[in-house]
Amino acid sequence: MVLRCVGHLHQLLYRNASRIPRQRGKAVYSGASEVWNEIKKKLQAFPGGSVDLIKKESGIAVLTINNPDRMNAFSGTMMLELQDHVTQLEAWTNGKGLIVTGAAGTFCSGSDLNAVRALSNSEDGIKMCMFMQDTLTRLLRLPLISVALVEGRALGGGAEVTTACDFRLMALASEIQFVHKQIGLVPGWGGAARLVRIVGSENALKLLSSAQKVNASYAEQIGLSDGVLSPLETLDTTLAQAEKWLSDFTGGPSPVIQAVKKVVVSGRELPLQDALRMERDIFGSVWGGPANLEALALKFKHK
Ligand SMILES: CC[C@@H](C(=O)O)C(=O)SCCNC(=O)CCNC(=O)[C@H](O)C(C)(C)COP(=O)(O)OP(=O)(O)OC[C@H]1O[C@@H](n2cnc3c(N)ncnc32)[C@H](O)[C@@H]1OP(=O)(O)O
Repeated sequence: MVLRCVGHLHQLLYRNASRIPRQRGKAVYSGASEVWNEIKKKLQAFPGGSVDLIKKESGIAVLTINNPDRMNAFSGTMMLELQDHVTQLEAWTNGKGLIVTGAAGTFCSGSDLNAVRALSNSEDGIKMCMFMQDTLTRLLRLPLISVALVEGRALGGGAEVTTACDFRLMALASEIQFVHKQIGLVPGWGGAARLVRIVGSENALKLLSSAQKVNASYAEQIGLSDGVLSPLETLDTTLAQAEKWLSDFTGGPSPVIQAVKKVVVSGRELPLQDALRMERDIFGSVWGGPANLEALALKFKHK
């Protein structure tokens, strides 16, 4: 029964789905809008917390998962806010980078368990799962170089959110933990598929089957984390350190940085011929552009 339900719902939601991300990195899931509206109505019934977005002149945005009374667990309305912010960021032409963080010194403890208990029938659970899977897929495909700034704990769906960023930076005492098995679940927000691509299937299997706490040094060892932040070493806050780390990759005009991310997304997600075609199209969007012509005029030397 459940599998038939999943299949039917999946078919409904994605029947015309184009697997090829559009240039703006947005999954094209046409059709089934009435199903999406139904899911949104259900999530609306679970209020609490917020997801806050600040877009800076520098082209760096900061997205904060903000529900500290619940260890930044995602309420239903927070899931809706996350999707709205992702839609906004897909259209941010001046954007270059994104930092995803949690409020009050911790990252996120997954779904709000009060909502989980209320959505415990299979169809509602699948609908919430598909909503977050689609939102996090679009988050990872944003034409922005993204980094999850992990402080405190990132558990369950919170651990899955970290995998929906290009990179992860972890504070010294922070932990990422895929706790799903301990509550009789597996990842449902796309975290397993992305984890395999980040750390390989063997390490992914170990993390999911053991539900072990992954500290900053082990995460760096297996490639889950790209650096450890310690505010003790500098006067900078962890956010300032993350912005400084990200600045190594976001120097230059936003159209060029966005093109860089798009060609990598295509290379990662598309079959070779489609990726080559997409790369050609993206190359064409920057060839002869202001940044290209200016560099040629300056006779730029790569010292
Ligand atoms: C696809 C995955 C997705 C899903 O299936 O929908 C999920 O993510 S399922 C949820 C997975 N997450 C968890 O199971 C985490 C549960 N929480 C904990 O293990 C602990 O709270 C903690 C995160 C390890 C922190 O422990 P501690 O430091 O001891 O603090 P408290 O436990 O007292 O938490 C403070 C406060 O926050 C509430 N809280 C914490 N996590 C959640 C949550 N996920 N949903 C709802 N509420 C949460 C906790 O109940 C406390 O509130 P009060 O009880 O009112 O004091």
